[in-house]
Order: sequence, then C-alpha cells, then structure tokens
Amino acid sequence: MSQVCVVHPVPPPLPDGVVERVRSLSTSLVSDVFGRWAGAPGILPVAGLSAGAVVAGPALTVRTRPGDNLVVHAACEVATPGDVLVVAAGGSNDRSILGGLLGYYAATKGIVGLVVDGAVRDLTELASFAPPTFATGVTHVGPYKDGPGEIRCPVSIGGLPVMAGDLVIADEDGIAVVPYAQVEEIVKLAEEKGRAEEAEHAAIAAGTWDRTWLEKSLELRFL
Ligand SMILES: O=C([O-])CC(=O)C(=O)O
Ligand SMILES: [Mg+2]
Repeated sequence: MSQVCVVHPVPPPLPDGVVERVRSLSTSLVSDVFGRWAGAPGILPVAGLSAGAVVAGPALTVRTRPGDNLVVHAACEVATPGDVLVVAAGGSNDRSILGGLLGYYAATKGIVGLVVDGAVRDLTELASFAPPTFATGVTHVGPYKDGPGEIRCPVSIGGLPVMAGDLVIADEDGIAVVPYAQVEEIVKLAEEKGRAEEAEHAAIAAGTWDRTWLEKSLELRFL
C-alpha cells in the first residue's frame, strides 16, 4: 500500500531583492543581529560550496524518518526554482538521506541549496552536479525509501525551528534561518553590521582599532 505524504500550501514569496542582498552578507552577520540565535548547530558544508559563496533562498521544508528519503524525492517534484531544500532527518548519521543522483535531480529543478539534518553520500558527484550541500555528516550507507514524511511543514534542524518560506542563509560557517515575518528587519540590520565591520577592518589595517573597551573589561596580571 502506498504512503500518504501531506504537502502543505506554497508559502508567500520572500520580499523582492532580499535573496540577492543576503548573498553579499554572511551567516555570522545575520545571526549576530538576530540575537546570535539563528543557527542550526552541527550542519556544515560538505560539498559544492565555493570559497566565499553564500547560498540563500526560501526554505522548502521536508520532515522525514531518519535514514529514509522517499519524501525527499517527492519534495523535488514540488520545488520552485530558487528554493533551498531543508530536510529534517533527525540528525542521524547512520544512513545518508541523499547522494549524487538526487542532488543532481534537485539542481535540475532549480533548487539552490541542500540542507540536511542528517548525512549525505557521493561527495564527488554532489560537488560536481548538485547545489551546495550542507549536512551533519557523510556515510556511504544508503537510505530507505519507505516514508513516512511531510512536505512544507514546520521542521526542526539541529533544534532550530524552520517554516516553509523562511529565509535560509548558508555559507562556510553553517546555516542561519530568519523567520519570514522578520526578514526585512534582520537583513537591514545585518547590512548595517556589515558596514560597521568594514569600518573596523579598515581601522585594524590603519592600526587605529579601538581597544579601550578591553582595558575596561580585563586587568592583565603579568607574571
Ligand atoms: O540511493 C539514494 O537514494 C541516495 C543516493 O545515493 C543518490 O541519490 O545518489
Ligand atoms: Mg548515489
């Protein structure tokens, strides 16, 4: 008997231009202005991310049984170009959730990033054919295809809640997620922090970086 997989409605699109703006920011800037609270610990780049690249887009969420990718295949059929596939697979590294074939197929559907709270495999194929891939681990042990699962539902990745349509940002430092309702505000604050950090960079280069706060916070006792 075939499984039933509930597919929730398509969420509203992100505000115009926001994805492009976020691509010139970083996960650290975004999480800093979000109370250092936006991250999915343990999910890191494993394939296909070029140095300095930032992946961004609305979350296409999937909840699956750990070690099973039946509904992940189905999610690729309902993807909208520009989506970041976010797979909540319980953080288990016992079995891979996707590999080179599914990763390549996802790319042909316009998916721009693969975020898996679980393991993946076929790293060389993923690096050549799939969107940048983020996962908690790597194992050659393959997935089951039995279900159950759900698509565009609320999920949790590494303990971080993600709703379909939330803004996902992924780079060398991991994953940050901004709830849909706060996207405009957080992106604006992150841009401001980016400009402030550029000024600090220039001050470091000029030897004028303000260190007075350190003396106020800490007394060094030399032995
Ligand atoms: O067998 C699977 O479903 C996972 C896999 O290796 C692939 O997608 O290439
Ligand atoms: Mg494979």
